[in-house]
Amino acid sequence: MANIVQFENVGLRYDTGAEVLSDISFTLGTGAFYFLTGSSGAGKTSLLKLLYLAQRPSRGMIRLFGEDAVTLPRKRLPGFRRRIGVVFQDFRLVPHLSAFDNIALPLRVAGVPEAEIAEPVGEMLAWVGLQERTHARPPTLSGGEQQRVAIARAVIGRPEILVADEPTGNVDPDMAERLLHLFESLNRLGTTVVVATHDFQLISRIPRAHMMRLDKGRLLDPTGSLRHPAGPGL
Ligand SMILES: Nc1ncnc2c1ncn2[C@@H]1O[C@H](COP(=O)(O)OP(=O)(O)OP(=O)(O)O)[C@@H](O)[C@H]1O
Repeated sequence: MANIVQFENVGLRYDTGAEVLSDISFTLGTGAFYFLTGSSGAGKTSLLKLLYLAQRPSRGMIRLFGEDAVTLPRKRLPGFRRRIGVVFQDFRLVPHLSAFDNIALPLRVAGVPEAEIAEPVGEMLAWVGLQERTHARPPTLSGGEQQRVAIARAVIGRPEILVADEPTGNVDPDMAERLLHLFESLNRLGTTVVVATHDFQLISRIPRAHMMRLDKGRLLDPTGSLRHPAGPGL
């Protein structure tokens, strides 16, 4: 299995503060499924930001899709980012666009003809159980509904990598399982999936997933080796 992501001795500091990530080295295999865990403040969101190119590291090497992502010219960033679907912790939906139009955004940005948009967006709305809310704008949706729109938007373009930061934090256990199933389906189609979560119930649902664990800005399991059964030792 080729590696789609490689981090080597990566460090990150914000402005002049202390490093929030140190000596981060790992590889992600193309088409594999990863969970990223760690207590609050351990650096999960920061690591994901490096992964989806919202942040450059202060030191170290990052390769994405076989290319050096640290020295990537600015004009190539949008092309790289389109290959990565992101579910942000705070959703980041466009407030004046309907649920439909938020989900359609990645397709429109990629230049998919308008005639080919309604069907996949409709299917995705059905998948996340939001057909009734097709025309609703984000401020009128509940937290869980917004989260589902954010997930649908992240996966609709069949990204090569899907990065999700606490993607089931606002939904009930049934919906969490359904969304995880969506990630799994996408993963089975070849997308490399990275999910940051505190939810060990969710983790136990995907036995073939690899575990990555952060503690105070350091990766405890740099190999991302297959995890042991769910339990305190995770
Ligand atoms: N933009 C920023 N500027 C300065 N410090 C930041 C910034 N973002 C995060 N930090 C700091 O970096 C550290 C790691 O934060 P991060 O959000 O990556 O952790 P996390 O594991 O995702 O936490 P949580 O589970 O609470 O979301 C924290 O000490 C945080 O205060």
